[in-house]
Amino acid sequence: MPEVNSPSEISEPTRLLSLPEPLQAQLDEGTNLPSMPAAVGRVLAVARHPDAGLVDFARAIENDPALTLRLLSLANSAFYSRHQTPLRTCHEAVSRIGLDATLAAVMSFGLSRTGHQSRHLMLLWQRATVAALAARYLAQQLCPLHSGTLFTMALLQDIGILALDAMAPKKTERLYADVISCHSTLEEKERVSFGSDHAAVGAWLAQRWGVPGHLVSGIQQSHGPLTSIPVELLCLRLSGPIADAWLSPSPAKSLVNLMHRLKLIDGMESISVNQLLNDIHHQLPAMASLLDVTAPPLHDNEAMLQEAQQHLFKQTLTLSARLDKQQNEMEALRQRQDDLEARSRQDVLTGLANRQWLEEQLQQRFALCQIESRTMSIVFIDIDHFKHLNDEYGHQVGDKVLERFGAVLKSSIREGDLAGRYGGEEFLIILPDEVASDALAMVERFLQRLNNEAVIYVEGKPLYVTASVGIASLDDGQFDNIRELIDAADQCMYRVKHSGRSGVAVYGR
Ligand SMILES: Nc1nc2c(ncn2[C@@H]2O[C@H](COP(=O)(O)OP(=O)(O)OP(=O)(O)O)[C@@H](O)[C@H]2O)c(=O)[nH]1
Repeated sequence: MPEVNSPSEISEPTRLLSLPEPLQAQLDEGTNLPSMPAAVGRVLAVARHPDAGLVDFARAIENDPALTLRLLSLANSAFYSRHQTPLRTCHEAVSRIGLDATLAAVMSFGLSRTGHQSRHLMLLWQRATVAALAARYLAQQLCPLHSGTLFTMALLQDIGILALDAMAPKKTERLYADVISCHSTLEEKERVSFGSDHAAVGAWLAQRWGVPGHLVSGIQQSHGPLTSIPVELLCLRLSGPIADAWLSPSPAKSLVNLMHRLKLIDGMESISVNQLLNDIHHQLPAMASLLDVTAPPLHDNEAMLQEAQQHLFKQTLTLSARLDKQQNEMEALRQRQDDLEARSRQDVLTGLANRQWLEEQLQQRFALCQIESRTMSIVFIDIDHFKHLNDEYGHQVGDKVLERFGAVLKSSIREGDLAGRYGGEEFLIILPDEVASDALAMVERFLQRLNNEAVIYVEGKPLYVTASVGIASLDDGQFDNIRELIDAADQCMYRVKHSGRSGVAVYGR
């Protein structure tokens, strides 16, 4: 015997549902609320009974000949009958359809009699019909035991709109003007307008009608996020957006969005959109006619899917072009950032390290030497008689001399050493892991070059400069910080200045 399958994940509400005041009061007062015909009420009463069986259902339906006829039509429709022989009795019809789907059919017969006066109510019923078929298809693939229940839940998911519409027709006219394309934002608008949304109102209404608890709960949870939820709820929550895509004015485009969404959902990989659409396509006319719903449009699924694939392809192309552009922009930005950083470390005139960077690097090196018991030397260089040079040739020539001096200095050090301009005509070199004698050798080579090479030519005449140099090495003294080390090298440099310039002195010697 078919059973009313209640997915355990969609648990029943344990208490009587209530809505925020004054919405609750308004709905309580409302005489226009959609109601169920007496025969449907009787069927619901049977459904509420835990031991209700096929015979009880059939008996309740048989009391209403119109209901019986429609149920028989449904049971004999292509949707249910396939190749089976035509049925004649209500009992047989209930048996074929299953208790849950019988309940759905009976309720929707009752509800659809409340009329399709407005366009949005007609759209609403079309949405419900497509959604019910979609939920049933998804459930058949993913959780077949619950396909009947999910069909019913999907069919009834928007009944709250009927109640809100009946309660405040003027207010809802604009709100529900396009119930299909704006469905995802509908709840927020409803909460602003009524203090609650149609899922909550629908569950409240269903409970008032005496609809079985698991269906009430399904209506209550029918709208919401699609991730990290049980598969039964996923089938239900996906059914609405699928119906929206089907009924949208540009179904192919909406389908692309849907395909994107499906791809992101765990468990949906096995669902063929093509087969889903075909299933809806085949069942829709009969189901719409049985539920007394204005037939929703049918689509050429193949063409629609092809168009959707083209949209998808175009979107992917645009997306990857946008991504390329973004990557190029990021690269340019990174390059600019690197340039800016490098520039912030550089002396503008010579391109060597500036004083701040020199001191930062010296500090780091000094700390490393302390931790790892390593050594280093620094070299302090001051160009001789630079004021005189400036006075004789002018500042521009002075600048040119500084620039060229820096270039000669840079080409005189090893990789790993760091040369910088410490101030005016003063330069400093950091020589990691080198003792004073290594530094001395380097300085002597450098001073030799200054002796041999003109630093610049002024009006064709070579201009030579000399420099006074001081060297300090960590090995040669007790230095507590870099200041003391620099001062030591500076003092040596001054010793040279005082003893006639153009030469080098080493700290501690
Ligand atoms: N052209 C130019 N001159 C600079 C720059 N920075 C500092 N100076 C000049 O360098 C000169 C340094 O003069 P002093 O400190 O007296 O030293 P000096 O003339 O080299 O004499 P000694 O160091 O004793 O050999 C000053 O005249 C500064 O104006 C610069 O960026 N460009």
